[in-house]
Amino acid sequence: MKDGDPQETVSVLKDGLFKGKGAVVSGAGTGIGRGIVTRLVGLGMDVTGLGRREEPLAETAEAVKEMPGSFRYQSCNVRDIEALEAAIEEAGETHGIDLLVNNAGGQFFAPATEISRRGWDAVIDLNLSAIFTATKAAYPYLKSRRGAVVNMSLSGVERGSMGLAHSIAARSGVLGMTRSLALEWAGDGIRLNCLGPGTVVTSGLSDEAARALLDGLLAATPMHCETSVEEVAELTAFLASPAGRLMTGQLIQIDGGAHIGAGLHMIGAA
Ligand SMILES: CCC/C=C/C(=O)SCCNC(=O)CCNC(=O)[C@H](O)C(C)(C)COP(=O)([O-])OP(=O)([O-])OC[C@H]1O[C@@H](n2cnc3c(N)ncnc32)[C@H](O)[C@@H]1OP(=O)([O-])[O-]
Ligand SMILES: NC(=O)C1=CN([C@@H]2O[C@H](COP(=O)(O)OP(=O)(O)OC[C@H]3O[C@@H](n4cnc5c(N)ncnc54)[C@H](OP(=O)(O)O)[C@@H]3O)[C@@H](O)[C@H]2O)C=CC1
Repeated sequence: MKDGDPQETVSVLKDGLFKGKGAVVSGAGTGIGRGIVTRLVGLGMDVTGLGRREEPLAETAEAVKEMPGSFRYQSCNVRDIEALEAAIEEAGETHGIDLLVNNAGGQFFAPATEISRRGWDAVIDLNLSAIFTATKAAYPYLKSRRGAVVNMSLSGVERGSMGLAHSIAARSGVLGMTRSLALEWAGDGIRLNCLGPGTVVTSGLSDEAARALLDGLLAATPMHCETSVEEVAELTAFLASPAGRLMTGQLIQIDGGAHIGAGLHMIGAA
């Protein structure tokens, strides 16, 4: 997004859409998570943000304080099962859960031969098991509101990506879980989808060392463009809106065609 207010440029949803609705967003202090919170609160939602560090969460709170909805936050390591369950329950009791966005995640880039079992377990825990815990804990609240779940995945998750064996395995697991729960909970009116952003230049991918990597990712993207935080946020909000009523069990890739291109790889072939 180069011109004007980036959110303004991609905003298609109507003001006040989520008045009286509630959401939980993990990884809410930075990058994509902060962008999602900003859009949801802008549309009138009451949102609880989770993340380990309080400072970025407080910055998100500052950024949205004049907006129509509300934002509260809680420091929570999503890999701590009891803390995560308690945080979801507190949010559910405070404002209800019409939308759960499992966005917290991350990994390191390494060839499989350099991933130790502990490294593998850490990435699976953060990017798969924590999502199961959050989603299961949110179930009663989602059920009472006929709510939606959006799980942040990666572009190309179905084709594989060199340097990301652990993360792709976790996110493929999330896709399988998403489709299974979409079946199990369809009768409750709960919808679950995965979003696969392409390259989003957030703090995780913005330093000098990441520049060469970024150039390679953009070259491998048929539309040769980054995905903006605002585009991911608008699509997330759409999936929670009445217009997304029949959308469930899907992986929606918002990536300038990256998933049909040469592949987004974080290391070269051996
Ligand atoms: C297309 C776009 C792609 C996506 C972009 C983004 O996601 S942007 C967002 C990007 N931002 C982020 O992703 C940031 C968030 N990422 C993280 O916090 C970590 O990567 C984490 C998920 C592993 C955290 O787990 P934790 O706190 O439990 O970590 P820990 O320190 O305790 O280590 C556990 C094990 O992992 C091992 N290990 C670690 N690094 C490497 C390495 N480079 N190489 C090999 N191994 C590595 C470490 O050695 C240890 O194993 P050991 O030696 O005991 O056998
Ligand atoms: N940027 C990109 O190009 C792409 C990103 N994604 C995915 O989108 C999601 C957001 O990424 P992005 O905004 O770019 O990256 P960031 O690194 O900015 O965001 C990750 C967020 O997750 C939080 N987080 C990480 N670990 C934990 C934990 N154990 N408990 C609670 N919160 C945690 C972090 O907060 P804190 O450290 O304070 O806990 C941070 O706010 C991730 O799942 C990422 O893999 C997908 C495709 C492309």
